Amino acid sequence: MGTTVSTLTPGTRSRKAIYYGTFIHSRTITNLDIITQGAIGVDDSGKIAFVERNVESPEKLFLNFPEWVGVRVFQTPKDGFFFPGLIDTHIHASQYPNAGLFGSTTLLDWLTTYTFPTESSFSDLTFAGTVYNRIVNRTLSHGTTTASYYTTIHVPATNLLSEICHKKGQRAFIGRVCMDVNCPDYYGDESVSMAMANTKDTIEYIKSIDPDYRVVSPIVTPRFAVTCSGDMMSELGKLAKQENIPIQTHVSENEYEIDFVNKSFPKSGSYTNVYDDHGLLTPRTILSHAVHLSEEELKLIKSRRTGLSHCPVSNSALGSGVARVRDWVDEGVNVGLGTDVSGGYSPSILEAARQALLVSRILAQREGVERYKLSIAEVLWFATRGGARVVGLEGKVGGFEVGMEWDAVLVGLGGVDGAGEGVLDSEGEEVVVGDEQGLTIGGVDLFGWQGDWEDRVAKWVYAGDERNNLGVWVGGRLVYEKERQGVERLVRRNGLYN
Ligand SMILES: Nc1nc2[nH]cnc2c(=O)[nH]1
Ligand SMILES: [Zn+2]
Repeated sequence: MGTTVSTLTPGTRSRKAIYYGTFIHSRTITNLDIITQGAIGVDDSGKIAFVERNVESPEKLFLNFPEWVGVRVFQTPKDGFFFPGLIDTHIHASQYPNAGLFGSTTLLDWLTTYTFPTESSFSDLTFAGTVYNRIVNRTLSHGTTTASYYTTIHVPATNLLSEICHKKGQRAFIGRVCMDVNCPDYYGDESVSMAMANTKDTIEYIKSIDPDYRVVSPIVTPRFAVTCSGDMMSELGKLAKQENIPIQTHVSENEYEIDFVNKSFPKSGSYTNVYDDHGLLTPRTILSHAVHLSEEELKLIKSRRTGLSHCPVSNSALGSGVARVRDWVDEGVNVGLGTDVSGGYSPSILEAARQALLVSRILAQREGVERYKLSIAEVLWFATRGGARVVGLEGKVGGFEVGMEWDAVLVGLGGVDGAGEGVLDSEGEEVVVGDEQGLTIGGVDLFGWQGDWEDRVAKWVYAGDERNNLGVWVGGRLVYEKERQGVERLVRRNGLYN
């Protein structure tokens, strides 16, 4: 194993660096903190050592931090900003080949038509290596610095994804999917004991490559109550407790699914109670979708301090419905965003944030309830700090504070491709429009027409994509660059401090 892992250019350099310029992150769920002329020092271990405001220039900073003289300085382009790395609280790495394929199906026939056949092909390790390398590269390019992945039932392929995330430096929770009843004959766990043994193998493998779970961690993954026996769910709950590791599963996504679960577990009384009855509803559990929760279920989730993963792209694509996220927030439940590839067609958390806004507006209109509308600040909170809470990394990632890891995206809001270029002057002659930073050639294009940062952030959320991402860091390690050496060029052009 290991031959299929391609390494990125960066990675081995010291993580110690100074980041200078504009920083935007969530201060509270309704408030973005916009720091212009900021400076953040990151130490050798990749953690934030200081956050300074109103720093006129890196030279001025060095007056107060003389021991940092000589450290590399990454400076934002004039229309760029650093944003905390995005957190995908729910994604099926194994479903990447199916992104965009759902036809007119809904959840249950989508699973049997598209999903189970694709997942079953991960018995082929070469195929698994190709898909898993691509999904990790792709999500990194979209700025996903932490992902909670579902794989398949296969141990070697699951271990390979762990290895790929570890080598490429993406923070990841890796869950071997457990499913032992109501499965197709060609794909599923043969017995509870096999499911447990195989799951334990993947946990041991992750321990062998990352004993402290610094980058990759196992996550116990009963697929959903439709394909899990009560015995298996109970055993998995015990295992999560014993190993002190998190749990992820799906809940209340689709009305037929809910009906099936209620008939299979009549004594539990609700879908959420099924998980509670089997020891799976914990503060370290991520429940995805939750589109049709009752008030009682929401209260139970709150009382167990379980997190919810909102997957609006998937919920629209599979026709599952519109989740009542405002009610979750008002109840005080932690909320993150999930792409749910390939129920969701896009591997981008920015797209999930955008669709969270849009479906909330549809819900508000449909129900005549203004407060259902989410704000840009709220969805960006879900994508960062909220997601961090849901995956159990609160205080470690999701914002820019001393002691937190430098997980960040450098977003550029210049022209992102050739489409904004080819500017003609009044005589019809082509003129060159570039900016002095060299990285965001093309001038204002979509993004620059309004002046303040609030407007620019709005434009980024509604019209941005991975082409805006110039560089991505995890724990101070550069894990993605838009152009090879592009970010290094940014250092040389601006920092005379190497
Ligand atoms: N969206 C989604 N829901 C599920 N419920 C059970 N399995 C799945 C899955 O793979 N995707
Ligand atoms: Zn899912």
